[in-house]
Amino acid sequence: MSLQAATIPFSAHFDLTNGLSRDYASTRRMLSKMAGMYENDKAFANLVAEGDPLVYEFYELTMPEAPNELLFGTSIVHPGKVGREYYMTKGHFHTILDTPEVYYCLSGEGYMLMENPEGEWQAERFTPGQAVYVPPRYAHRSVNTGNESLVTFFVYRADSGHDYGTIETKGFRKLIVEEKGAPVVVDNPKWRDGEES
Ligand SMILES: O=P(O)(O)OC[C@H]1O[C@](O)(CO)[C@@H](O)[C@@H]1O
Ligand SMILES: [Fe+2]
Repeated sequence: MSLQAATIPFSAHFDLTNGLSRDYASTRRMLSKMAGMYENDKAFANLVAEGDPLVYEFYELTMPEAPNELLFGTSIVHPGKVGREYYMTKGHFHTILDTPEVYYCLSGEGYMLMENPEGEWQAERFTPGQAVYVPPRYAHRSVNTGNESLVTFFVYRADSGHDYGTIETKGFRKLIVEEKGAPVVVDNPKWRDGEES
């Protein structure tokens, strides 16, 4: 990709507690946009029928999708569960797989769940003040295990792109669910290797 003309300097506001910006409108993902991603399809269908809750929202700045630019913003995962599984983002690989991302937790608590195509995975804890590095090649999904919104600030190379298809087809290898009042990482019964049709 060729380099594009440089952007001009600018600044943007993001609230330290709720993550919202007075400068931009957020992109909102309702639960119905995550069909098949949660373990419990019945609990999912009931919640969608009862009002289709807002699960998460984030800011997508309009930047040149060029390797010499950075994209940044906040991601806000609201508190809640589908069955025993905590609210989470869809998660994605980057289209340019070899690109990393940094997240910094501003408020709330939860985990960044990560896995690479080789099958290595890791869940890193989010608490306010904690930064998480998502290495190149790792799909990443934010999971809110607390009672307040999980607010993170993220930065990644602007041409990285979002590959949602792989996660929509295969799922993540692991889930984070509540057991005896605490979050635990368990195998995802819906995960499939994707080799078969
Ligand atoms: O892309 P997902 O998995 O729906 O999650 C959205 C979050 O991921 C990002 O794409 C950053 O990786 C943000 O735009 C947003 O916070
Ligand atoms: Fe990303």
